[in-house]
Amino acid sequence: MEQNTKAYEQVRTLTDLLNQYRHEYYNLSAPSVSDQEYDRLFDALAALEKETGIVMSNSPTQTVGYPSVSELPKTTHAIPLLSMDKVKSEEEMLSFVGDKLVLIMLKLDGLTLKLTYENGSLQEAAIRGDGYGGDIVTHNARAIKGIPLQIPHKERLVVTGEAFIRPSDFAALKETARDRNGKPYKNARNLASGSIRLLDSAECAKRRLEFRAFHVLEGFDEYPLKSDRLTILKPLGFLLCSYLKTTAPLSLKWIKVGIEQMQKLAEEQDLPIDGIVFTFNDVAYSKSCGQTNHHYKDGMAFKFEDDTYESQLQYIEWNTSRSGEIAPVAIFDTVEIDGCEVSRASLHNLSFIEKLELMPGNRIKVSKRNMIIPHVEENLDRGGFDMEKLIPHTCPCCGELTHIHETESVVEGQKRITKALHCDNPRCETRRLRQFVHFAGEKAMDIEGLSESRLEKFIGCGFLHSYMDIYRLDVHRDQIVRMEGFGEKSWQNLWDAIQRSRDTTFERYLIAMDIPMIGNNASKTLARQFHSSLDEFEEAVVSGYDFTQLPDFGETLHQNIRDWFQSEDNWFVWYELRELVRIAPPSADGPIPEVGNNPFVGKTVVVTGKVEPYNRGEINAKIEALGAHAGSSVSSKTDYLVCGENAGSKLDKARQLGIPVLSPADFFLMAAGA
Ligand SMILES: NC(=O)c1ccc[n+]([C@@H]2O[C@H](COP(=O)([O-])OP(=O)(O)OC[C@H]3O[C@@H](n4cnc5c(N)ncnc54)[C@H](O)[C@@H]3O)[C@@H](O)[C@H]2O)c1
Ligand SMILES: [Zn+2]
Repeated sequence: MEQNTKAYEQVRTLTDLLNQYRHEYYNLSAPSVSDQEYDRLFDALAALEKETGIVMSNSPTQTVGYPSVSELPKTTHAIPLLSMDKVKSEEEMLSFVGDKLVLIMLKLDGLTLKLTYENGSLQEAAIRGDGYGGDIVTHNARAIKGIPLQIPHKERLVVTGEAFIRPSDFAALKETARDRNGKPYKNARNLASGSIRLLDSAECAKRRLEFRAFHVLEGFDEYPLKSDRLTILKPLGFLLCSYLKTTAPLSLKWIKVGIEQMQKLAEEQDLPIDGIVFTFNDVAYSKSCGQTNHHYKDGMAFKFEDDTYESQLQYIEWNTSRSGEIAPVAIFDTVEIDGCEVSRASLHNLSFIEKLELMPGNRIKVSKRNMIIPHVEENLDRGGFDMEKLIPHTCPCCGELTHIHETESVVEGQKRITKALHCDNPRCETRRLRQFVHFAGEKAMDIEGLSESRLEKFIGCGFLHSYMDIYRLDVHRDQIVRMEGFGEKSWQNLWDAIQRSRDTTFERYLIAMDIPMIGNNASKTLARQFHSSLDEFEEAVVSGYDFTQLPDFGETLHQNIRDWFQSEDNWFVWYELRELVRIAPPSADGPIPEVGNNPFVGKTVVVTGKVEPYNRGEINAKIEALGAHAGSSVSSKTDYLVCGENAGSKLDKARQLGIPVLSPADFFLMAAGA
């Protein structure tokens, strides 16, 4: 009995929650959770209903959409407009399709509209609503592209299709359009659904809605195939939802190909989709399939696999970096993603954590972005966030008080403040150790054998206070030789390596100075501009040179250089160290641009991921050899992104900015002038 009450409670709670989400989604066009999260809860409820046998009458598994609460007049749907069942794998789709002939259609991500024509003119445009009735929006029909008001066909005709907003239009509209809570719309579907209900059709026209027909609900009974009924709509003035028509039974391979092709088409044609629909082409057979309260059984939606995994946040690890920023890392229950065990993910900064309202114990959704970097996508237990309780108030390393730093940046024309936790103590041991590790590292002074553990020991013994002390380590020779793990020979090797590092390059010297964001590429650009001369570079800094004129240098990089040289300590190191090193003259035999017939001349090309068989340095050298500039980060100045295996966040950025993305194969073909 008690068991039953509990099950009943569970079913009811989940039903109520999903109904609240449906109201937000269908009526307010302002959902508070993602579609994936909604689908996950929906599946959980369906499973629970099956297991317990308890189904509420208002369950989302039994009803469609949500009853409308708008002021618009309502209509009823004589033939119910139901939802669609969904699968997430091609195998499941194959078992649904069997040996039947189907239409493979875009699943446009907008909302269903039903258009009724009598005597050749549009009588009514209505929204699906709860499947049995919905809002009448005929007043907005002329504001929607693709809806003919008059058609050369006198008999009654009822057409269903999707009203939607294109991704590119959404990108432009989201800047100004606001939902009823005054917030920007989260996606194109919500904007479409909010816009179509507007009372003022002039306002609606500004929202660039478009209609594409996917089904003839009444009329053209003489045609036995859905595809024929659709084709006949074209000369009547309708735009059609794109589809492929199969002529033979599908194999698993062709199901995959079909899905891929349709996905590609949607991308190329700038159409918003949230899946691909497979529907039996034969109308009589479709009717014989029957229906549930929720969907007709003649069609099935393939929804793109949601590759996030649920886990639970155990705690946040805080790591002091050499810049003093204390970087948060999520430690969560291990999940297996693509055969790898994952239990930690960077949380980037305090703003990221704040946005997710993350607290230890919360259930979270984790993904591997671009298949490689673990990422916390979603917090399933929001509501208990408390920044004060969450962050360490003292540096985990030196114990000094921590501070929250706020930096301002401009993203897509909007000011954004990012909060990060910092240890401001310049003597913080971890910060110092990380700085020394960077200084001795391969890309900087490249001192072989000066490992992190050795540096830790030397700092601990008080041998190293500044970088210059490395070049005076022989003062402590006797002590070092007697240290555990050392001897005459290993000391000598280390000392030789230290001496060798004094012959260095402009680029290495600059990287060693650790000016934020000055790495391989930026230092190369500076070397080229200032002829590998520290004097020339220094002169530029002093005389207020504008670094943003250099390729791939933005305002931040410019400011970083300026800020770095503001510090007296930094100037001191800059001068002192110069006395100890010899900078190689600029190499005259740099790569000779194979300029000629390739489209990259004078362009900025950025690489992300691995481009076999080259490492990053080699592929950048290739780019430079083409007469192009090898950029390190994607910005509006980037002309191409070459995307190798295991691409990183640069790919997202490039897509956001609409920068052409090339596969390594494309890149080499174009470079060859093909
Ligand atoms: N985030 C939230 O809070 C929230 C709440 C409710 C629903 N949702 C989302 O909405 C989904 C349920 O919505 P639904 O019931 O409208 O189902 P659906 O969107 O999953 O599928 C049915 C709809 O697909 C559309 N469609 C597009 N192209 C089509 C084509 N070629 N043929 C047939 N239909 C086509 C039609 O409008 C049809 O009504 C959920 O799975 C979830 O993703 C989200
Ligand atoms: Zn510290």
